[in-house]
Amino acid sequence: MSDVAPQSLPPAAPKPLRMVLVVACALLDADGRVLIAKRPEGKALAGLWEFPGGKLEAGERPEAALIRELHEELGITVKEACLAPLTFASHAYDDFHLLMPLYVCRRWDGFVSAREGQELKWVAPARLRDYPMPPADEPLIPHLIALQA
Ligand SMILES: Nc1nc2c([nH]c(=O)n2[C@@H]2O[C@H](COP(=O)(O)OP(=O)(O)OP(=O)(O)O)[C@@H](O)[C@H]2O)c(=O)[nH]1
Ligand SMILES: [Mg+2]
Repeated sequence: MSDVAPQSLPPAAPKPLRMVLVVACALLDADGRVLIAKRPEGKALAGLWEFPGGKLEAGERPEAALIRELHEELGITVKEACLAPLTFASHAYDDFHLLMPLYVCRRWDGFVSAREGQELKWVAPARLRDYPMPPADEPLIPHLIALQA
Protein backbone atom coordinates (compact mmCIF):
# COMPACT_ATOMS: atom_id res chain seq x y z
CA MET A 1 0.00 0.00 0.00
CA SER A 2 1.43 3.33 -0.87
CA ASP A 3 0.84 6.14 1.53
CA VAL A 4 0.79 8.63 -1.30
CA ALA A 5 -2.53 10.41 -1.43
CA PRO A 6 -4.40 9.67 -4.61
CA GLN A 7 -3.79 12.45 -7.01
CA SER A 8 -6.86 14.49 -7.65
CA LEU A 9 -7.61 14.81 -11.31
CA PRO A 10 -7.43 18.28 -12.81
CA PRO A 11 -10.89 19.71 -13.43
CA ALA A 12 -12.22 18.69 -16.82
CA ALA A 13 -11.64 21.40 -19.39
CA PRO A 14 -14.91 23.04 -20.37
CA LYS A 15 -16.22 21.77 -23.68
CA PRO A 16 -15.27 24.28 -26.39
CA LEU A 17 -18.33 26.20 -27.41
CA ARG A 18 -19.41 25.67 -30.99
CA MET A 19 -21.33 28.78 -31.97
CA VAL A 20 -23.59 28.33 -34.97
CA LEU A 21 -25.02 31.39 -36.67
CA VAL A 22 -28.30 30.80 -38.50
CA VAL A 23 -30.51 33.49 -40.05
CA ALA A 24 -34.27 33.07 -40.14
CA CYS A 25 -37.24 34.99 -41.44
CA ALA A 26 -40.86 35.45 -40.44
CA LEU A 27 -42.58 36.09 -43.78
CA LEU A 28 -45.88 37.84 -43.11
CA ASP A 29 -48.81 37.84 -45.50
CA ALA A 30 -51.43 40.57 -45.87
CA ASP A 31 -53.49 39.00 -43.07
CA GLY A 32 -50.54 39.01 -40.68
CA ARG A 33 -50.05 35.26 -40.87
CA VAL A 34 -46.52 33.92 -40.65
CA LEU A 35 -44.97 31.20 -42.79
CA ILE A 36 -43.55 28.14 -41.08
CA ALA A 37 -41.93 25.11 -42.66
CA LYS A 38 -41.72 21.56 -41.40
CA ARG A 39 -38.16 20.25 -41.09
CA PRO A 40 -37.86 17.24 -43.39
CA GLU A 41 -37.13 13.68 -42.22
CA GLY A 42 -33.44 12.94 -41.97
CA LYS A 43 -32.49 16.45 -40.77
CA ALA A 44 -31.84 17.36 -37.14
CA LEU A 45 -35.10 18.24 -35.34
CA ALA A 46 -37.11 16.56 -38.15
CA GLY A 47 -40.85 17.10 -37.98
CA LEU A 48 -40.63 20.36 -36.06
CA TRP A 49 -41.92 23.60 -37.58
CA GLU A 50 -39.39 26.39 -38.11
CA PHE A 51 -38.92 29.72 -39.75
CA PRO A 52 -37.31 29.50 -43.19
CA GLY A 53 -33.61 30.26 -43.21
CA GLY A 54 -30.32 28.53 -42.64
CA LYS A 55 -26.65 28.70 -41.87
CA LEU A 56 -24.34 31.39 -43.15
CA GLU A 57 -21.73 30.33 -45.66
CA ALA A 58 -18.12 31.41 -45.08
CA GLY A 59 -17.74 35.15 -45.56
CA GLU A 60 -21.46 35.71 -46.16
CA ARG A 61 -23.36 38.64 -44.66
CA PRO A 62 -26.46 37.63 -42.67
CA GLU A 63 -28.88 39.47 -44.95
CA ALA A 64 -27.29 37.99 -48.08
CA ALA A 65 -27.48 34.51 -46.52
CA LEU A 66 -31.16 34.98 -45.73
CA ILE A 67 -31.96 36.24 -49.23
CA ARG A 68 -30.15 33.18 -50.65
CA GLU A 69 -31.95 30.76 -48.30
CA LEU A 70 -35.38 32.26 -49.05
CA HIS A 71 -34.71 31.82 -52.72
CA GLU A 72 -33.41 28.26 -52.36
CA GLU A 73 -36.13 27.08 -49.98
CA LEU A 74 -39.16 29.04 -51.19
CA GLY A 75 -38.34 30.34 -54.66
CA ILE A 76 -38.97 33.97 -53.73
CA THR A 77 -36.81 37.05 -54.31
CA VAL A 78 -36.40 39.38 -51.37
CA LYS A 79 -34.77 42.79 -51.39
CA GLU A 80 -32.49 43.55 -48.48
CA ALA A 81 -34.47 46.73 -47.71
CA CYS A 82 -37.53 44.52 -47.09
CA LEU A 83 -35.83 42.61 -44.25
CA ALA A 84 -36.47 44.16 -40.83
CA PRO A 85 -34.69 42.75 -37.78
CA LEU A 86 -37.20 41.67 -35.13
CA THR A 87 -35.36 39.75 -32.41
CA PHE A 88 -32.97 36.84 -32.02
CA ALA A 89 -32.75 33.41 -30.47
CA SER A 90 -29.81 32.39 -28.30
CA HIS A 91 -30.16 28.76 -27.33
CA ALA A 92 -27.81 26.10 -25.96
CA TYR A 93 -28.37 22.82 -27.81
CA ASP A 94 -26.44 19.78 -26.56
CA ASP A 95 -23.73 20.03 -29.19
CA PHE A 96 -23.73 23.69 -30.23
CA HIS A 97 -24.98 27.11 -29.27
CA LEU A 98 -27.44 28.58 -31.73
CA LEU A 99 -27.46 32.31 -32.34
CA MET A 100 -30.28 33.12 -34.72
CA PRO A 101 -31.36 36.60 -35.75
CA LEU A 102 -35.01 36.66 -36.81
CA TYR A 103 -36.06 39.11 -39.51
CA VAL A 104 -39.55 40.05 -40.60
CA CYS A 105 -40.43 40.41 -44.28
CA ARG A 106 -43.76 41.58 -45.71
CA ARG A 107 -42.79 42.11 -49.36
CA TRP A 108 -41.18 39.77 -51.84
CA ASP A 109 -41.29 38.92 -55.52
CA GLY A 110 -42.58 35.58 -56.78
CA PHE A 111 -44.82 32.97 -55.23
CA VAL A 112 -43.95 31.03 -52.14
CA SER A 113 -43.45 27.38 -53.05
CA ALA A 114 -41.86 24.45 -51.25
CA ARG A 115 -38.68 24.10 -53.30
CA GLU A 116 -37.24 21.45 -50.98
CA GLY A 117 -40.37 19.31 -50.61
CA GLN A 118 -40.99 20.73 -47.15
CA GLU A 119 -44.53 21.19 -45.82
CA LEU A 120 -45.45 24.89 -45.50
CA LYS A 121 -48.17 26.62 -43.48
CA TRP A 122 -49.37 30.19 -43.01
CA VAL A 123 -50.31 30.56 -39.36
CA ALA A 124 -51.67 33.41 -37.24
CA PRO A 125 -48.96 34.26 -34.68
CA ALA A 126 -51.41 33.52 -31.85
CA ARG A 127 -51.70 29.93 -33.19
CA LEU A 128 -47.97 29.24 -33.49
CA ARG A 129 -48.01 27.32 -30.22
CA ASP A 130 -50.21 24.69 -31.91
CA TYR A 131 -47.17 23.70 -34.01
CA PRO A 132 -44.21 22.02 -32.31
CA MET A 133 -41.14 24.17 -32.92
CA PRO A 134 -37.46 23.77 -31.94
CA PRO A 135 -36.87 24.93 -28.36
CA ALA A 136 -34.83 27.89 -29.62
CA ASP A 137 -37.93 29.25 -31.36
CA GLU A 138 -40.33 29.29 -28.45
CA PRO A 139 -39.16 32.65 -26.99
CA LEU A 140 -39.60 34.22 -30.44
CA ILE A 141 -43.36 33.65 -30.56
CA PRO A 142 -44.39 36.53 -28.23
CA HIS A 143 -42.44 38.93 -30.44
CA LEU A 144 -44.51 37.86 -33.43
CA ILE A 145 -47.74 38.09 -31.47
CA ALA A 146 -46.76 41.62 -30.37
CA LEU A 147 -46.41 42.68 -34.01
CA GLN A 148 -50.18 42.38 -34.38
CA ALA A 149 -51.00 44.61 -31.45
N1 LIG B 1 -33.85 27.70 -40.37
C1 LIG B 1 -34.09 27.56 -39.08
N2 LIG B 1 -33.22 26.84 -38.32
C2 LIG B 1 -33.53 26.72 -37.01
C3 LIG B 1 -34.70 27.30 -36.44
N3 LIG B 1 -34.73 26.99 -35.12
C4 LIG B 1 -33.63 26.25 -34.84
O1 LIG B 1 -33.32 25.79 -33.76
N4 LIG B 1 -32.89 26.07 -36.00
C5 LIG B 1 -31.65 25.32 -36.07
O2 LIG B 1 -30.69 26.01 -36.82
C6 LIG B 1 -29.96 25.12 -37.65
C7 LIG B 1 -30.23 25.53 -39.10
O3 LIG B 1 -29.95 24.47 -39.90
P1 LIG B 1 -30.54 24.21 -41.32
O4 LIG B 1 -30.49 22.74 -41.50
O5 LIG B 1 -31.84 24.89 -41.55
O6 LIG B 1 -29.45 24.93 -42.19
P2 LIG B 1 -29.49 25.06 -43.74
O7 LIG B 1 -30.83 25.54 -44.21
O8 LIG B 1 -28.28 25.89 -44.07
O9 LIG B 1 -29.41 23.57 -44.24
P3 LIG B 1 -28.22 22.56 -44.46
O10 LIG B 1 -27.37 22.58 -43.22
O11 LIG B 1 -28.95 21.28 -44.64
O12 LIG B 1 -27.53 23.07 -45.69
C8 LIG B 1 -30.45 23.72 -37.34
O13 LIG B 1 -29.67 23.15 -36.34
C9 LIG B 1 -31.86 23.99 -36.81
O14 LIG B 1 -32.31 23.02 -35.97
C10 LIG B 1 -35.59 28.03 -37.25
O15 LIG B 1 -36.63 28.54 -36.84
N5 LIG B 1 -35.24 28.13 -38.57
MG1 LIG C 1 -32.79 25.81 -43.66
